[in-house]
Amino acid sequence: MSLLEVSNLSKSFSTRRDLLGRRTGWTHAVRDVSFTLGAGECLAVVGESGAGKSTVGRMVLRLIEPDAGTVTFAGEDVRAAKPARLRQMRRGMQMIFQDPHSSLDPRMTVADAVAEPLVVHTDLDRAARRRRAVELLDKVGIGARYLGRYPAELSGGQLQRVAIARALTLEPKMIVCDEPVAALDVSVRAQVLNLLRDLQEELGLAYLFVCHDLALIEVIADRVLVMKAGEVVESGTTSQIYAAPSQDYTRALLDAVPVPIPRGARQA
Ligand SMILES: Nc1ncnc2c1ncn2[C@@H]1O[C@H](COP(=O)(O)OP(=O)(O)OP(=O)(O)O)[C@@H](O)[C@H]1O
Repeated sequence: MSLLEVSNLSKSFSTRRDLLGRRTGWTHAVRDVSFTLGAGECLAVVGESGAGKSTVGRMVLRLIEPDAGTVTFAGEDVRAAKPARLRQMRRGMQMIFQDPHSSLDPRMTVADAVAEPLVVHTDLDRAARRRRAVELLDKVGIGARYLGRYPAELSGGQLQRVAIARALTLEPKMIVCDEPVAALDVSVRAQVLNLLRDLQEELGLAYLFVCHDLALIEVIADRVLVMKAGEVVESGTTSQIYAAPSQDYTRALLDAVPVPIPRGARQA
């Protein structure tokens, strides 16, 4: 049994309403998507903008309610879970969003943001919560001098590290990473990606890694799911997909990966 099993997941959004407010237009954002994710594994979900990648990631955690399909996490039916049980299950499955500026509360210090999940989910006292926050911030490379700072005082890369520390607070088995480096300066993307990879190895985390940039996938993903217009059009190991993509669509995505220009070479 895999850690995460997703079967025939579908979701439509209403896009238009008539003058009486009745829904008249629909987007099939996700159609019949199935996959598995093993413990400690990284599965990348790739595809062009609007392919349905983020909707899949959010449905796995039930941040968006699916219209149809099943999601099983650690053997338990996520869609059937009542609110209290779902909150408990979310200890094991966390999410990192694209923009850390909007995922962290601007009024909360870095230390409090990381410790907050412990307030909700454990009976640790304030001192123990603080110790855990310090330990986690150290793990993601944020030094003690940032503990009392507010999000507005940190760079995008530092903030994403804080968001990662917060996601780790409750010792999850899986993290849905939704374009975790896309909003960051190019110069810090590799550092944050390396951090995610190191944490994965050290903690045995599974990642569902939503990403539009195939250049990033090669360094972190074990397997790849290629989505187009809400459907899975191809899947395989990362090396298979890179070496011999079976779909023109995947080939086009790969062809769009920028090839680094060697230092000193002149651009045409
Ligand atoms: N809340 C919503 N209401 C209406 N339509 C939505 C909503 N969320 C997503 N969609 C639509 O569903 C489709 C899939 O969106 P989704 O964000 O999952 O794609 P994506 O592959 O993650 O793309 P991107 O990388 O641009 O975020 C798109 O057509 C999008 O416009």
